[in-house]
Amino acid sequence: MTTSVPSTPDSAISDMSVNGFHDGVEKLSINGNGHTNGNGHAAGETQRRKTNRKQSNAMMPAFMVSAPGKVIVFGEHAVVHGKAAIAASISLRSYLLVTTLSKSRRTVSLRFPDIDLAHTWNIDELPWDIFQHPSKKKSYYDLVTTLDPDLLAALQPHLAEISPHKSEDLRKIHQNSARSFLYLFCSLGSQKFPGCLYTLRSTIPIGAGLGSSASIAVCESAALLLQLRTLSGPHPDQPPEEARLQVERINRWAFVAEMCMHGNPSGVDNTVATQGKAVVFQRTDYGKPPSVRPLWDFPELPLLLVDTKQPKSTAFEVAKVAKLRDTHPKLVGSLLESIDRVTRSANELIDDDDFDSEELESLRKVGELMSINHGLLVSLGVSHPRLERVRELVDHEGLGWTKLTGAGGGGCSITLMRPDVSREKWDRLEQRLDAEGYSKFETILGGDGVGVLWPAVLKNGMDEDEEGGMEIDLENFLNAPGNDGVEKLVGVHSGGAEREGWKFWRVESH
Ligand SMILES: Nc1ncnc2c1ncn2[C@@H]1O[C@H](COP(=O)(O)OP(=O)(O)OP(=O)(O)O)[C@@H](O)[C@H]1O
Ligand SMILES: C[C@@](O)(CCO)CC(=O)[O-]
Repeated sequence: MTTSVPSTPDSAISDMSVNGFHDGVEKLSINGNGHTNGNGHAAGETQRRKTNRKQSNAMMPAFMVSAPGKVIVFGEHAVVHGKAAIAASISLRSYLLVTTLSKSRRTVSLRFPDIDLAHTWNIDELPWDIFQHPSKKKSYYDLVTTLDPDLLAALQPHLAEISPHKSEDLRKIHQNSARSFLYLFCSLGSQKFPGCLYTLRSTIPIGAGLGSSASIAVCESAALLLQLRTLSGPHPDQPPEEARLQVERINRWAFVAEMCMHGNPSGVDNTVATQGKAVVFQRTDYGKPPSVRPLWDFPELPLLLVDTKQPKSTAFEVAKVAKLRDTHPKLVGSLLESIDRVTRSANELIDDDDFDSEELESLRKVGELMSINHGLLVSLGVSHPRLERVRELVDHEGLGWTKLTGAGGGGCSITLMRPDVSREKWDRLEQRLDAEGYSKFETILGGDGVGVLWPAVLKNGMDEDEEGGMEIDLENFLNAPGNDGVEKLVGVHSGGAEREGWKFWRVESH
């Protein structure tokens, strides 16, 4: 099964309206080699008869999108205030299964079991009149850099009805997730949108500083733009320029979802989750797109990622730094300036031809910059005793260099590991961390960004049909046991290699 996402040449969709399915575009369908066929329909039908798969909708098979989490290696918080940050994607990911319902079912549902959220809205009751008003209407290619208070207010009654019997804290989390989704759904969709079910599972710990919310924002944005047929690709022979444009659109709308979640995000998290790999990111003017410089040759740094299991809120930590800056503008301004210098020094160091990620002296220099960055974040008030404890344990044994990553206030730390430390010492650290309720992750930095599995069919080496593929069944997806179960069932990687079926926009030109 080699089917992939239908491609619509960019020129053909550039004047398409997002609000409502475009007649011509709705006829697109999929043929065997992943390309849209001119008359669309006939080849799609033939393909379906041949594979004899059950289709949830004549035009739209169930499909899946996935996006990674991230670590910020340098520059968190300062990046909110216009400074540079270096961030890299990690191998933990979110997976969103999109199932189109039969024509008679006019509902849109979220099933987010990781946070125990299940909610259904009637599509016809959503506030289309406000979202579709000419003064509010947005196109899929627009750059939206602020949220519209009228649109947020129009969503409020549809959020108020969510999870009435859950605790107040959990309801807030549910409402936050639902607000992000509905804002995108109502901005990009229309009353004509087909009934759909969005089922999400993520292997990224929530609220741990690893960009869980951004990865979901990217999945939602990509899913909706794909449903609108406004994305061409991903397909293997797509020119990098075209792929870049698609990725940019996904990222723009993911940023809108992040704004719903956080209030004042810099956009670094959603950018890495969309693009993958590693980037130097800077947003000096919030009215314009950020500057994003990919670091294609980002070194494989030996990092230990530790989760304090201390919940935190990014919105809260970001607001705390803003308040400190208002109170002490000069002092905090110079701390942010210093973080910027640390980030730029790290960038120069890593870019240098002499940098060797297997050599102690190179690692020491990066490590020292990480320690300085952490110290500055402590001064900004965003560390936490549980984070300081990790640093203390690592420093005491001389194991490496530690900093918090992401928003802080809990969440995760990263330690650049010295290569000359004995196994016994690492074992001792692991036992200590274990005993004190920390968990550690092993992750590879710099993997793929947003990916698509279209249709949701995979070769898993189990339960395969005569075509050698298996449709991802909703119940199997929901019931896959833990992170390992999700990875085994749908993961973009199987045994380290990229899994056949998943496709990624390739933006590199070299
Ligand atoms: N698996 C998930 N299912 C549903 N919603 C989720 C999931 N993961 C994250 N979220 C949403 O994202 C919110 C967490 O966002 P938050 O920014 O506080 O943490 P983070 O993105 O993990 O960390 P950081 O922004 O510091 O990298 C949750 O409260 C929830 O609304
Ligand atoms: C704390 C912060 O800099 C990183 C969160 O991962 C916030 C942001 O950039 O939006």
